[in-house]
Amino acid sequence: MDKKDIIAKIDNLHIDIKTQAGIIQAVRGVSLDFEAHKTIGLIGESGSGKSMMARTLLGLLPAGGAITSGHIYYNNTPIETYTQRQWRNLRGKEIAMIFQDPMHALNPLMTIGKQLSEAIVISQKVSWKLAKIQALDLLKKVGLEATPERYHSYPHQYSGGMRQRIAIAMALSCKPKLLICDEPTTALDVSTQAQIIELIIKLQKEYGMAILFISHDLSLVSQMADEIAIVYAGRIVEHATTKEIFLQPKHPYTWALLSAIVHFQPKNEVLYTIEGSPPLLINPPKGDLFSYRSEYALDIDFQENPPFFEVSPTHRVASWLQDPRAPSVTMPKLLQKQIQILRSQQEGNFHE
Ligand SMILES: Nc1ncnc2c1ncn2[C@@H]1O[C@H](COP(=O)(O)OP(=O)(O)OP(=O)(O)O)[C@@H](O)[C@H]1O
Repeated sequence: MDKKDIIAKIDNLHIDIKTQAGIIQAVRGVSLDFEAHKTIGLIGESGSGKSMMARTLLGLLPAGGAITSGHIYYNNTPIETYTQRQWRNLRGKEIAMIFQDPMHALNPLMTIGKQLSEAIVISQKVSWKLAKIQALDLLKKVGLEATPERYHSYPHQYSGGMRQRIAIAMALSCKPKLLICDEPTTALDVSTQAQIIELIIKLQKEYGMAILFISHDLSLVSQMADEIAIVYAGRIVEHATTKEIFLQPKHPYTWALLSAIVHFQPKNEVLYTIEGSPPLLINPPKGDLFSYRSEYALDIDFQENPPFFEVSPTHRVASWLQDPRAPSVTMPKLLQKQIQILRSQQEGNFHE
């Protein structure tokens, strides 16, 4: 892919978590580049390792969790070469995260103005007076009134959507180069969800940060991601532009995820759901782990990990179906039909 301003990079990252039940191989060889002004949507079922990938970018692995191989780079420098102080500085100034629950980032006992100003004083080393002006400006930027009442109110005085706006303002207070969004709209109703997505798109235009947007909702992510990485059992199985994922999906797991999108399904039919559940990642077997749930599995899928096949310069897929020796297999008929419709309606309309 033709990348320009790379803010951060994950290279062949493996994360293990030691638990009483055994070692969970939560992330198993993931590589991603985060570029200024670009959004990567990270999609996968619960337990697929999305949060671990996000948290490790901030050095927030849970107890027992560790990077066992691979690297994370910021500004072309691997994090293991940063001193404690440099790493702290980087985390405080260049990377920010918003969570599903905005209270994660907010102090319930402090007024929102004070906590915003405090975050600005700490990250930018400016006076309180200047920080207050910037805090009011940030409130305006996230769509809240910049009034003394707002400034002096507490988080509990706001609705969930408003609190998420405040959490976004907190995240932006350090002017991050990389913003990690871990399902920030999952707890919100559909129209508030749409407003928050619009806000994030607007702020990215202004601030130019790279965004990693985690979700299990492919449809939602397509509204704002330039690229989508589909994760299954700790691995990326397909990674492409949003348009390629929707119009030329190649991995059977991507087919299943697309088939499960509600508005892709014909009316009056039983909604498609993916049968079975993801595997336990303690001593996982070799191969393409989605094969155990896939009607498209080949024998080799149970024996060997598929390598990445390059479908286009911006599209890679880890599936033996792409091997020249593989039998010709096509996606489900219903999905083909849906994609045809999408093509006629949407061609050129994807966020790119
Ligand atoms: N604190 C923890 N201790 C032990 N294992 C954990 C911990 N957090 C997550 N795991 C395990 O790590 C693996 C990856 O979990 P992770 O939370 O990254 O998945 P996820 O894709 O973000 O799921 P979700 O969508 O539910 O947030 C799972 O097998 C999970 O059980």
